[in-house]
Amino acid sequence: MEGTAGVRGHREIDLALLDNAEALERNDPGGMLRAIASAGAQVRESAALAAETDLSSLADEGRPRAVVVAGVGTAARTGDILETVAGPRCPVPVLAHRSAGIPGWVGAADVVIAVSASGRSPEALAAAEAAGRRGARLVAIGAPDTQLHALADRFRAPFIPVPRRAPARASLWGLAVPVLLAARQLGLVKVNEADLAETASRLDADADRCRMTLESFVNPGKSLALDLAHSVPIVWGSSPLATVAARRFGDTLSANARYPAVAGALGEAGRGRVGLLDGVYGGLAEDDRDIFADPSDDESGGPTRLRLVLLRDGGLAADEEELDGEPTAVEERRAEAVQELAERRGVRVSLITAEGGSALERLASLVAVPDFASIYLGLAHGFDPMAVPAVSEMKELVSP
Ligand SMILES: O=P(O)(O)OC[C@H]1O[C@](O)(CO)[C@@H](O)[C@@H]1O
Repeated sequence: MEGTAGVRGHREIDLALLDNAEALERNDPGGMLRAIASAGAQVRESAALAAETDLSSLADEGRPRAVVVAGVGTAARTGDILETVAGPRCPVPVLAHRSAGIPGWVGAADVVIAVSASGRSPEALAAAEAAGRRGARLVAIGAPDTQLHALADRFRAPFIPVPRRAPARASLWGLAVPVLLAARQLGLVKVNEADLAETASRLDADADRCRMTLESFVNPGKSLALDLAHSVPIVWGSSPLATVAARRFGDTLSANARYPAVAGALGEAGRGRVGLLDGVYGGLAEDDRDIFADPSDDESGGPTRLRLVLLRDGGLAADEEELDGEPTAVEERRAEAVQELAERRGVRVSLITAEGGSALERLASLVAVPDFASIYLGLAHGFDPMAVPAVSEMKELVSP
């Protein structure tokens, strides 16, 4: 289809395309696959750039009353990452603020981290401006030599540069690491150099497993894309950390693959949204499924069905000592229960289990493969994963 609005793509997925590296490359002129494969390098580069930035002023006045991470889209996701990596023992509230400016209660006792990959989102700029005016401690993170950079300079606030080589959603790690390191300076997170190095290595290893030259049956990114073809994905995370990864997958499924997705916390879903499994796209759609049919037949037809993507995070032994959060055993029981419910109704499940020795590495292990899957799914439908016409049109329509 080529619509009047410049929308290109096809409803049926092109299975052959996924195993044709040249065609993949041709269909990805902006290099989204390469950009997402740089996640490990982003961690290393941003850690180095943050280390070169003088953040001492942040800690000068001691522990803040609250930390607000201000931005929109991927930039705001970094606030969710900070909140979950800081964990339930974090001594101060961490808030991801997704609209222009900052909440009315923010003042001199607080820290504002303004994040924008482009360095020019009105949301982050308004937040930096308001933080500076109200005397809050400010740190800004984003592309150098931009309006955000200038605002940080104006308020004599530290600015951590993140070179802009790709759209924000392909720069998650480059943006998240400086946020975490700013919070470390405030004594709010324990991320150390080994955690960063191991996270970067895991992202590299996952990028290698998902590389475009590797065929679908041995490529977890491509196989997850195939699992999701023509489905309505339901992405639930078993723990707070896995929920951040689930929401991130919701973001990339929308932007890269243009698939609608329901994404969130399994704990909350279990009290409401889990009812979707009984509905027209859930159990009812599966009633007439021939279990002996070739699964590849599904890729071109049949009713639209749910696909449950369950992100499971068994937690670390150290987390068990934390009495404040929900015990991992409860989260795990819930994850097993939802798999059982799906199985009883014939709803298919894709499972990803967190690995790694730190919260950050575990998060990376839940984000990397879904990131690739969202791009492969978009490519298989003939979309350029980099260019999202609706987002550009929206910007044009709202600009004064
Ligand atoms: O990080 P930035 O450049 O402020 O952009 C914020 C958001 O706006 C978008 O660019 C869409 O306009 C998203 O892709 C992005 O997450």
